[in-house]
Amino acid sequence: MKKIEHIGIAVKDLSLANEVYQKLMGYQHYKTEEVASEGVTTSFFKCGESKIELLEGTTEDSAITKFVNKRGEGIHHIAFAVDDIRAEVDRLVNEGFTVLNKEPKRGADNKWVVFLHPKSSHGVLVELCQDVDPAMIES
Ligand SMILES: CC[C@H](C(=O)O)C(=O)SCCNC(=O)CCNC(=O)[C@H](O)C(C)(C)COP(=O)(O)OP(=O)(O)OC[C@H]1O[C@@H](n2cnc3c(N)ncnc32)[C@H](O)[C@@H]1OP(=O)(O)O
Ligand SMILES: [Co+2]
Repeated sequence: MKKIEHIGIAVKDLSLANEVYQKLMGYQHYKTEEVASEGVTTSFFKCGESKIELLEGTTEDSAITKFVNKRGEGIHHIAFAVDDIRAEVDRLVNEGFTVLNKEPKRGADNKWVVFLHPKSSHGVLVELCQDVDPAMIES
């Protein structure tokens, strides 16, 4: 794992949370982005080499909506940056971790992402992120 790529925080109201986190961080988020496939809208604050990712669920069956309804707002996941997400998936499967999506899927902020089941990591939902090759990003 190269670094903590971001900490995901589930919130009920993204614009309200953006205002509070702007006060907390002392600067504005640098982007908001909807990830329809996940039923979320995200906003990102830089923090050193990592980020804070705020997430609001946009659909009833979104993982974020379910999380907030069941557990309230709060830290939702830890994302790690990796160089080779497929190699990491193979390594973690061999180590006995439960991978929720072996095929990387597109996440926010130009990433390929994979999630591990929280039961594999003592109750913490882990996300792996690999940068999408800039040449592959639609202009
Ligand atoms: C990809 C876009 C963006 C990005 O960074 O680019 C994102 O980060 S999107 C983030 C939202 N998407 C996901 O989280 C996808 C992966 N998550 C899932 O597949 C589910 O949320 C899953 C499988 C973790 C849980 O779903 P399930 O339907 O099983 O919900 P339950 O409430 O029944 O949970 C089962 C069990 O897991 C515990 N749980 C659930 N969520 C979390 C969590 N975030 N952290 C820790 N533990 C979690 C839950 O409490 C249940 O435990 P139990 O002991 O049985 O009560
Ligand atoms: Co995330």
